[in-house]
Amino acid sequence: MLNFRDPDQKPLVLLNNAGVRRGGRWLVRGVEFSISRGEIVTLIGPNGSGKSTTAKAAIGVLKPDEGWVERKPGLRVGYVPQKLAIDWTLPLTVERLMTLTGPLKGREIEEALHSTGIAHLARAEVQHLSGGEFQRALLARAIARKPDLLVLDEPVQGVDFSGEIALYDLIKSIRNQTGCGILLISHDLHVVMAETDTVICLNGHVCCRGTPQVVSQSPEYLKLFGSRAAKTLAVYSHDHDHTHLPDGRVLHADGSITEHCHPDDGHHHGAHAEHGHADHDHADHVHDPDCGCGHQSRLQGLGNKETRRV
Ligand SMILES: Nc1ncnc2c1ncn2[C@@H]1O[C@H](COP(=O)(O)OP(=O)(O)OP(=O)(O)O)[C@@H](O)[C@H]1O
Repeated sequence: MLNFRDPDQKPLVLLNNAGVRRGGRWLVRGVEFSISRGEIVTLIGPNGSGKSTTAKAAIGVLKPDEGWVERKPGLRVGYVPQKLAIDWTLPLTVERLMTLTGPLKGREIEEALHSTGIAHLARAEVQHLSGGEFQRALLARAIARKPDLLVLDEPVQGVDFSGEIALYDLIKSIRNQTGCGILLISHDLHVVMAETDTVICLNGHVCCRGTPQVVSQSPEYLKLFGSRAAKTLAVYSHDHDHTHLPDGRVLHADGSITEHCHPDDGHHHGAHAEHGHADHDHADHVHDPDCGCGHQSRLQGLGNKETRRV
């Protein structure tokens, strides 16, 4: 990974024994982690396990009722919430969405839309966007103010599998280009970004933590999610031999653009076979090293030696 880290620099945010209590019960308790510049931390856990609550405590939207949270002075946060309170009956363009929560210069809007691949949608109505385009618009809004820390609460919700891959790629390239820290929230336990430095598994408290590999083998993770979850945990490992452009065409490493992928392109579909996704052209075969479709090597299953159906 690129080295954005200066060992002498303090983390962007540090949670120390943080707990949030509402309605007479602890929503989360004893949470400890930090996020430094250039670092990607992923919170996983079942519904209601306190992921959003933890993220809100990290950025100061919620004040912890015990422990403390320290943020770098002047920290700029870009936040993509899980839900947006938008009145979908009112017309709202992507451009306008960008400035709903504060003013931005035209150039800043253009840059953000360009870097998220949706410059051509600036005047499109938000309600007509696809799931992937909408998530890109939210990302554009979050990065437009050049945050030090990007907090993305379920950034791939409502997005199909190839859209997920493209979004994870985009998130990675934002980190690489800006060096911001990223806090990702996911309830999809089976797939985490390969670039995740630390996975924190929550269930009202920190069950286990570490690299994706370490978490997938941890007894606490197995107890919480069962051994099947460990068998299906996979990491996106996307080598950039091609990029899916927003208009559906494919940009190859040699600069050529085609309507479709080449047979030996590195694809990244696979983990979702376990989830019943069927949006992949090659869902009719099981990969092996000789099948020649070039897909298998891109997903690294953790702790699972089985051949994966994709
Ligand atoms: N303001 C609040 N008052 C009382 N309970 C709350 C409040 N906010 C959240 N909760 C509860 O706290 C628990 C944790 O919620 P949180 O949204 O952090 O979970 P999550 O892990 O992000 O869940 P999901 O994956 O479903 O988004 C849930 O049981 C939720 O109902």
